[in-house]
Amino acid sequence: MNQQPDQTHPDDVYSMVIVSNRLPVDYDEQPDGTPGWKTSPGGLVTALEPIMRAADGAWVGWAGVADREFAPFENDGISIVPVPLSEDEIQEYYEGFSNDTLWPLYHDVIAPPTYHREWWDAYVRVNRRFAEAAARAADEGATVWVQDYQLQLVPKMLRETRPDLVIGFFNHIPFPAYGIYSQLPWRRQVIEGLLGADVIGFQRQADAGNFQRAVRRLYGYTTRGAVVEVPEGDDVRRVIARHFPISIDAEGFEQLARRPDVQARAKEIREGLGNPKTVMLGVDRLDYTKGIRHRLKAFGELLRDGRLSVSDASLVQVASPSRERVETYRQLRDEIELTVGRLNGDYSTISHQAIAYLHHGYPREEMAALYLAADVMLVTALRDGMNLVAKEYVASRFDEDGVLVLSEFAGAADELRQSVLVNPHDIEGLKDAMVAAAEMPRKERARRMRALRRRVRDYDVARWSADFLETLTGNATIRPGVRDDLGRALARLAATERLLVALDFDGTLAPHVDVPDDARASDGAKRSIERLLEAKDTAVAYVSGRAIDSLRHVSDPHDDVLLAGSHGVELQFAGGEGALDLHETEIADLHALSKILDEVVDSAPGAWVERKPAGLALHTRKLSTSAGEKAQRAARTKVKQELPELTLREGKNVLEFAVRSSTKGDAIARLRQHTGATAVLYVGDDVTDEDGFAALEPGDVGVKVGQGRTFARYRVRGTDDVDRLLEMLAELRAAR
Ligand SMILES: O=P(O)(O)OC[C@H]1O[C@H](O[C@H]2O[C@H](CO)[C@@H](O)[C@H](O)[C@H]2O)[C@H](O)[C@@H](O)[C@@H]1O
Ligand SMILES: O=c1ccn([C@@H]2O[C@H](COP(=O)(O)OP(=O)(O)O)[C@@H](O)[C@H]2O)c(=O)[nH]1
Repeated sequence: MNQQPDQTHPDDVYSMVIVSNRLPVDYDEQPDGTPGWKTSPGGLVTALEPIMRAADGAWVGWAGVADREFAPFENDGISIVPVPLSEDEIQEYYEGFSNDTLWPLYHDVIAPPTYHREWWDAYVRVNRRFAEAAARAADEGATVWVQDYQLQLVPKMLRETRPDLVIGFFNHIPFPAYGIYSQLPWRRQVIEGLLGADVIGFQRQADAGNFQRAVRRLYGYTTRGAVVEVPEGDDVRRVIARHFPISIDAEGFEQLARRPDVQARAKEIREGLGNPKTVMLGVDRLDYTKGIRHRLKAFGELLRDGRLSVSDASLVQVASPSRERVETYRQLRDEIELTVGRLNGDYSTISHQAIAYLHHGYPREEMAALYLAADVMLVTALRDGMNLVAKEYVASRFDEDGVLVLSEFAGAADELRQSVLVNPHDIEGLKDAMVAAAEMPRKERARRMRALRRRVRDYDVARWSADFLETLTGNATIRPGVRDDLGRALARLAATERLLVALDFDGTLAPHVDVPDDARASDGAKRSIERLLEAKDTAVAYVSGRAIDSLRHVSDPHDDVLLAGSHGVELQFAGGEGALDLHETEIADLHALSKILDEVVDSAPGAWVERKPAGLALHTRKLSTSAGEKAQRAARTKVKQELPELTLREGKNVLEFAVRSSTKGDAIARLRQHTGATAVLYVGDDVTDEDGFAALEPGDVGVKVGQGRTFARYRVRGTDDVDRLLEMLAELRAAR
């Protein structure tokens, strides 16, 4: 406990601000009135703490007590900016709307949500206070990362007052299917609040899908892959909504578990339990989403049926106190404590207790010791955003022992596939899984644990935040070369049955040049592409915004390369010319468009028009920023007035109007279908390549070349690195 926090200046501003309902520390006054701070409960704080300690940012949040104002201060290397809440606000915004309306609703109505208009009013009011506090703490152009369901309105509020900010949002709990979400009387306002962010992160792919469906149903906005197109005046703002599964400081947990004192404590715990053959463990906040009742029921029946006996098996259940003034939580506590009392009364002996029930919150050291002491970890949540306990158990087991029984309804189940997966509603299935886990042979335990540990180590919390923030800001420094994680992704791709390698041309295979006709791919890249084409079941495609003739001219493609020009309007699959028959109305529109753009170019020296089979592109690369913007504005307005049906696409210093529309995403879909690819690599550098990344599916790999916002999973710095990447893939594919 930190007793005397160092004060910081209230006017300090930061380039990175985290906003969450809870601060990493709660105010904790001693009975004698001594002020102090203690670690806050829950996985959100566990995950964000190591990131904030490494970053020079501020953490804006509530200090966990009513009616107290605290000046900003420094705690354990983190700048803390407390936001006050009154007693009424805690009841209406936190216990009410957050934890008695949104929490049950978003967890698939396991408990009935309560809807009160006064709670909603308090939610709006408190969200505004958080938004104001974040705006005060944020420097010009800063990144503000808003956390969780308690603060869904903050992104929009921030965008309205501080359009200079880059705004991210991460939802730590599930996002429900529309049939459930639509119950919420304020369903439109919440979606609108979230869409104020640039990137909205979810735990699971299914959560992001549910959110996108809600956006389409309630607002009718277009979504392409991970991108939601939000209309703003004449423009469209692209919001990325995608999954970023949260994780833990895996290395830190392993180090903790390796400490001799922690191992000694683990031994002591087992001894204290009478050294049973099998120690089973559950660690949860006392919450109805965690499936504690189902776990106790299964354990009790196993004892009743004699499939387990108290001398052989003990269950340790940590149920840390949570939201104790909310009625559903009070009832749950009563029920659980009644059940534990009954089971212990029925089955415990003088020397062996059936269930060791602990209604406390423990520090990390004790958690690690408990994990080491447990042969079987029981995570039986009925719904859970992620469940970090499951990942912590795996990270602690450096001895490659222990079995994780994991509910398929916890977010962690998407990643931890080698656990024993269970449906906790199926009590018979759960009982069988618990017995199988207790009896699993050592070899099988080690095999599963090794695979689980690889996943948790590879995708730790640093990687989670880096992925999110790189997507959000695109500012992360990109190291030259091909990073290890991308190397591993290429190895996975190379092992697929039918591979499609789809590549953008300008800025990806060929460096950008002033004269478009001069763009050329390097000899190295061409050699790798030839090697790829020689490999069995491997197709290569160039996917470009250029007209297909121009693409053919600059890329001088091998006969077997598939071509997609004009963003996929023109396709050439089997050698020869790509043909495109325009309808009469399309030809007429093209003439009218040509007239408008020629006029714009006449009054903007340095601009030029590129002619494409189904459209025209206005290039302004050689103009100053303001002259370029002016020319683009003029073109946009005139075309909108006279040819409102045309599609518009924006690239770097280029505005492209088309009479027939296609995106690089459509091109990828056609190419995938044509080649029957079982996995796709797509590499691109421009904003139009985002449509290509959006069309990727699980198992595919997207690589963004250079800086800029993206929802490609990987990045490389420039075309040299693309050459290296292709060389590696060609080698791997040939060796297959
Ligand atoms: O702040 P409380 O009301 O005391 O609740 C504690 C936290 O519980 C929730 O945690 C979630 O975040 C975890 C990390 O992403 C995730 O693993 C878990 O599945 C979620 O339930 C809640 O979302 C947080 O806001 C709370 O602080
Ligand atoms: O006595 C306890 C119980 C839990 N935890 C921590 O609380 C977090 C729980 O996160 P999880 O994602 O599993 O669930 P949440 O409580 O956030 O819903 C984990 O980091 C646990 O190690 C803890 O430190 N002490």
